[in-house]
Amino acid sequence: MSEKIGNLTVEASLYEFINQEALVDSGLTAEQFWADFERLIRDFSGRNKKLLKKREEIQEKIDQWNRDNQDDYFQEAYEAFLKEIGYLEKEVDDFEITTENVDPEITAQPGPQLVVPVKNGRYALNAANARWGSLYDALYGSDIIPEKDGAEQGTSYNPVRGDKVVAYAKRWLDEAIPLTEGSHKDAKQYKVENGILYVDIGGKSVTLQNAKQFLGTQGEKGDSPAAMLFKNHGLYFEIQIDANHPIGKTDEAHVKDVYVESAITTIIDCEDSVAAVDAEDKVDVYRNWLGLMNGTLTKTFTKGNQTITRKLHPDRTYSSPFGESFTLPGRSLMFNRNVGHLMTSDAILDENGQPVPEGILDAVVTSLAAKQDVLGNGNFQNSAEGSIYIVKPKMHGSEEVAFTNDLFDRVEDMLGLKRHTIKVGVMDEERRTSLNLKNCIYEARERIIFINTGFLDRTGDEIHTSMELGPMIRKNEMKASTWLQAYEDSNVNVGVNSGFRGKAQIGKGMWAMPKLMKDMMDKKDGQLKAGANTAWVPSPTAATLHALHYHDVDVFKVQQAITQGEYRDEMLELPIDATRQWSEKEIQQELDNNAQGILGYVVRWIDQGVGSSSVPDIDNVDLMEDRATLRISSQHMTNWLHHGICSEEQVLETLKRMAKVVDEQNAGDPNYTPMAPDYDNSVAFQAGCDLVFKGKEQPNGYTEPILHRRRQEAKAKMVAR
Ligand SMILES: CC(=O)SCCNC(=O)CCNC(=O)[C@H](O)C(C)(C)COP(=O)(O)OP(=O)(O)OC[C@H]1O[C@@H](n2cnc3c(N)ncnc32)[C@H](O)[C@@H]1OP(=O)(O)O
Ligand SMILES: O=CC(=O)O
Ligand SMILES: [Mg+2]
Repeated sequence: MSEKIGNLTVEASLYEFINQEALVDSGLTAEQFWADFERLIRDFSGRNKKLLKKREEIQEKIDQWNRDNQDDYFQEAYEAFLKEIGYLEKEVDDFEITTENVDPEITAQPGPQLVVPVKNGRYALNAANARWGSLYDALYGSDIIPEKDGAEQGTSYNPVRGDKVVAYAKRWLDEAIPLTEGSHKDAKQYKVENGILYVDIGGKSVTLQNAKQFLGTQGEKGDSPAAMLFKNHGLYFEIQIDANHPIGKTDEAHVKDVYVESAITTIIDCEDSVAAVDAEDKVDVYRNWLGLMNGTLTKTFTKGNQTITRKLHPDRTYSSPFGESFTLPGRSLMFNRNVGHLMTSDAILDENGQPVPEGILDAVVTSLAAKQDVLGNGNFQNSAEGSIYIVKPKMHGSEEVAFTNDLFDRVEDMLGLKRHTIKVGVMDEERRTSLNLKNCIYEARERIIFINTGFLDRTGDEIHTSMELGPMIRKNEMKASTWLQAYEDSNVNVGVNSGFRGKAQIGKGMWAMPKLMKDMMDKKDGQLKAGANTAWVPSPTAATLHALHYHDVDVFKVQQAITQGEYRDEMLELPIDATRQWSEKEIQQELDNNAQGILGYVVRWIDQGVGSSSVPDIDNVDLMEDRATLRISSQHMTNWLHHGICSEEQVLETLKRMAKVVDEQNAGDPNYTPMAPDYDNSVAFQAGCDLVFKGKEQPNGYTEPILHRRRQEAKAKMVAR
């Protein structure tokens, strides 16, 4: 059902949502809103289309040049060609960003950035509340404490494991808030006298080496505060005391937990972790986002034998050492990741009956919802600075960033928002953006609040861009390749030299192995040592653990030491190995791994509308899969097929065999429909095949067009049944 509004045709569900929910108390009338929206669509759709056409033309030229130069490739000639076709832009003069009204979570608090699919309201609420997390729980429930020697997790509380958790946390306290003498592990009592924190370590009363790190308490003062608040490297944490708590009871100082600021910012994702293919889905997405912005979102669910109603946490209240009351945010600062410029949505048809660019729809509706926060209409405040944070993914080059900037200007005018209320986070995840990053930042210099190396999409684009030139190295070798390291370094370098330090985030990519937390603790601090002041994590537990890295590394100091660098030549080194002879076994392993990842992800996307999944790889390691990882796996298979490393029959046989493996992995899911043996009738299996066999034709190797088409087909089939 749709409504004719002016010259637009709007799906009724979206029309009703906007009029009856999003516009309420927004200061805008429905009449004006729809009339302005129609004009905006008219003014911006054509430019959006032209930018997509330019992507296509550029890729065609690169494909042709690569075919012509396959046997005689020289980087100098390649670079000259890229300049000639405008792929490499003429660099702008030095400048610094001037973004204003940015919250301290971005400017002053280096810390983890959590990402969550907006369509999953239960997870989204959890993410917003993941500003604070229990260190004891995160350690107990992860693989950081090895499950051996009696320290297994088991089904009920294991005190052997518990002791190891407590020991770990207290070692950490010794690093973050060292005592003048002794260790937190020897603490018998924490007490506050005359505004000073004293720790009794067994007959001796000691204090903090840096007394200023102690900021206040919760509960009663004196000998029995319920919590003590500390700060290190801009991040807060509490030592919580409770003599009646099962853990506190067993601790000499009655410490029940160490509660740490964790997900400082969170990306509420409308893009790659979400399956939203029609008006119904888009309304689900927008309704959850509105509920986060006005504070009304709640979700009730059963977990174990408990019924839980989840809602947003309030702020946290403390008394300073001198008795003044103050609060700290209880929720993560939320950004919204809109979709990119590629797709269209038939939730609205324009005056010519054409679906409108989905990125334009997202920009308008997510900003309208966030205006509730700007107006202070909600139960809580997201941005204390009155800003709206939108992350824009998958832009190619500075012209596309300029388009986003102009679009946001126009959305501000339409919604009655002050200029540059809408901030932008630019995903540096397409090759044309990485290579022209300085120009991209320049185009958004008055509203930019982050650049982030989305290395997963970036890897997919690397493969697709050079598809014609030769066979790519194996997927797992990509991370060590020259281009990738240069891209990561260049991103930090350009960010620092454009004045990001203390003003905006230089972010790094996702830890995509949600169960391997020990490994994350060993490695993910590398992103901070390389100059990032935030980096992505897939879950609240990962946020709490990764937060410890920021206590360890003084990121602003690292950024201060960064000078000018030149990375273009290395970034242009291609991950192709035309001379490499992979063994039959290696080839099959690579295909198996990619096919398993593709089908394991796609089957839930197509059949159940789940946009982000944990899927085991062939070594049985759970991997976070989303559309970006799908882009890599499918483009890699396409590339090897295209260069004859494997045959079509081998790929099909692999996909069929892996479909059975994925079916078995999902055997416990009552909502699951197996792909085997009726492969022809499985829309999900056909989608997997399309992604590989039609991978060369997909715009920039994106998976969205096939996923959307096939999901719509699967939905129609379900309705027909
Ligand atoms: C390339 C890119 O664009 S990366 C960015 C896009 N990717 C993402 O956003 C991935 C985000 N992460 C996720 O979606 C999930 O963590 C997955 C799919 C990887 C794993 O999900 P699951 O298998 O359901 O996780 P698991 O069973 O271990 O844990 C579920 C619990 O953790 C919570 N959880 C897991 N991930 C998140 C998250 N990102 N945010 C908030 N809570 C989360 C759930 O709320 C749930 O707790 P609850 O029962 O109290 O509600
Ligand atoms: O969006 C993130 C990525 O890695 O791609
Ligand atoms: Mg991405």
